Amino acid sequence: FNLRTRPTNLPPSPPSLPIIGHLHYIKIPLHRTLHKLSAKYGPLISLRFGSRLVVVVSSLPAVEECFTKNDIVLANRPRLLFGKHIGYNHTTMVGSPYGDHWRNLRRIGAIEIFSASRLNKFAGTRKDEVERLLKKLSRNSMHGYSKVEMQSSISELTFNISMRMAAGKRYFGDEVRDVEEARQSRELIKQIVSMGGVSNPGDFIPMMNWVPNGYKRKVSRLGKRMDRFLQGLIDEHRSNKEEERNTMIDHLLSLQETEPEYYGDEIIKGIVLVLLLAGTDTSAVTIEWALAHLLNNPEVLKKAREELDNQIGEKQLAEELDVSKLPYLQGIIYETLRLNPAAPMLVPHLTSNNCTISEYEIPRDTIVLVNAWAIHRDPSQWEEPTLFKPERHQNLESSDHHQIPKMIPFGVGRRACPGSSMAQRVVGLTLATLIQCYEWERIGEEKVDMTEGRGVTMPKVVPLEAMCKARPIVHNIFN
Ligand code: HEM
Repeated sequence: FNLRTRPTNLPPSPPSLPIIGHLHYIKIPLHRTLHKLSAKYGPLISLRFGSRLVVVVSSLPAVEECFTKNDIVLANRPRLLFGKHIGYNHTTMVGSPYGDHWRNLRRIGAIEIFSASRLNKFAGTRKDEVERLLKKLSRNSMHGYSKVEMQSSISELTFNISMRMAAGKRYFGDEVRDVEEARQSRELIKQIVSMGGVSNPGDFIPMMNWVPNGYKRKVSRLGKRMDRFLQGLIDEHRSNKEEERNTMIDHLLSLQETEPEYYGDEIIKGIVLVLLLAGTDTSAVTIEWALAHLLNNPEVLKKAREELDNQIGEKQLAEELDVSKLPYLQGIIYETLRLNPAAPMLVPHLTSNNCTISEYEIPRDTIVLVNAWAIHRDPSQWEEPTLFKPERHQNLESSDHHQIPKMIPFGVGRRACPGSSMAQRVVGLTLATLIQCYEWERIGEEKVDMTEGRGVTMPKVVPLEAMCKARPIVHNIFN
């Protein structure tokens, strides 16, 4: 970090140590640690993670400046070792630098993956997976309350949905075609997810990458294994054309035949990778947190159930598109994303040029972290910010910051999440049917523990357990 080129007007900064800079402040969960620092030093702070300059943004007006006038400058991503080894040398949609390649991926994504018509093609798959979960819950709860562990059931649901959309395979539950393949792939992806985030000191202190270290070896080995797994899926589909299948891999392979320059194997592998890594845990933790809030707020659960009974009735299951008729349920989802955003610090951005934010000078190549978690709990924006109140989204007044919404769980600007509508379909359908089909209660008198654990998607530290009892609709539909 060259002091001579350091701008004089950087955002305020806490005292730092030689070489490591502010890395010693970094404790898990990161969003809470950085929130504490921002409370002391201001809504824009500058830190040094080893040799890297990092700016943390923790107020809505500053976020507005970032993603309106500075949106292009901030549309880059830092090159972390994870993206090199797992993310095909920074060429996937999440990790790619801003430029033609990224624009091309977003274009492909908007048309071929995330458009309403492509998502509709898989509505049956998502419905089938949700119904399997509902049936599984009914095993012991048809005639009385039984205890269920929801964390693993929900993450299996979202993983099966992504795998079936991508490759037509289930890796959890019944009808797993190759049990050993499923076991190995689940284990591989679990290990990869645990390596994400800003957990590698070598990303910030380059000399740590010069010596052999555990992270580098592990991430490189996992990257190779993941590539073999993804290539295996593609080859299987390529050699099995006659089998009638409607999966993303088949669709992308058919586009490869007509436009091979855009749809190389590596692009297809990158798309499947992103679907599995960015699209499963995020939705799963959102559903789990939402259910936890409902258990702690039975009056909210009651209102949601009344809304479902009035709008959908007790004879048919809610469908994905019904969620638009359920404003209170939508309020529950927004409120969960406000208090427990699955990407609490968004995804790190990188400045590709010098810029100014709140009159501070931000040099080129600065990593910018946005603390969405802190912004969603800012008392100047939200009344009683820590309370779970879905009503607040019913007549949400427009914020003073007209160019961006008051809540940013999916980010804003060019790099905002392209999978938000898929996420909203999965989360909406799952929650609607869980509420429609079951009575839910806490295991005991004590409130559900809402502490956050380790991991980039802000999981619950204690896996959610609950008591559930089938409502009459379950007898009508599944008997
Ligand atoms: C509740 C669920 C989800 C949440 C809260 C969420 C949140 C986010 C956030 C905050 C970002 C970064 C925005 C930024 O850089 O400022 C992001 C990026 C991204 N998300 Fe999501 N996401 C969710 C679900 C999904 C799903 C289901 C998919 C795909 C199937 C997906 C795919 C992506 C991709 C590809 C990017 C990178 C975009 C880019 O860099 O251009 N996400 N998401």
